[in-house]
Amino acid sequence: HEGSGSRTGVPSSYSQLLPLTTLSAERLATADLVAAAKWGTGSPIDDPAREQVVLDTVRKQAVETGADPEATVAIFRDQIEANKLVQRGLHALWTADPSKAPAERPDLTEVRKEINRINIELVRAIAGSDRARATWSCRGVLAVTAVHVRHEKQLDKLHSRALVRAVPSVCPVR
Ligand SMILES: C=C(O[C@@H]1C=C(C(=O)O)C=C[C@H]1O)C(=O)O
Repeated sequence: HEGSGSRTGVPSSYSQLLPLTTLSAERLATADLVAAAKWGTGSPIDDPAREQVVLDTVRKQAVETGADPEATVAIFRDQIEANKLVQRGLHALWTADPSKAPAERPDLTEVRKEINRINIELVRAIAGSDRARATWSCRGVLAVTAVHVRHEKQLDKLHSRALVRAVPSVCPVR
């Protein structure tokens, strides 16, 4: 793809939204590690205290980065729901077929550090997509980026469904 608008130097909506969708898929890939970290430990998939820390942190980062704080928090609520959708899907799969369950248990603290790194990148991508998100074509362009990322990352059904769940707040309802 031409990226930042070859002749005009103005970034296209596509090039503004693609990083957001790509980072959303990368954040969803961490759900596999979180699910494995919690599997067999009794730790619940839902951790409201951790979610509040994530939302408070990204709100602060949004203000620092020049992203719309309300939009940022709304987008992260979706990102969190999508992450839990993957975790629930995997736990259901592993319950039904324990031979598919992970043999290793990642350290949740380490996984959360990786999530924190992706979160700040996502806040930057939100700050950089102001114009594309305000455009009438936002939903259509966003859908095209999702198709691209699904193919590029060879996402399975569960992660493709979760990617759709991760991004609806990117385009404001009007
Ligand atoms: C990813 C986790 O699982 C859930 C999803 C979260 C997220 O997407 O940031 C946060 C807390 C949990 O409700 C986690 O516990 O870290």
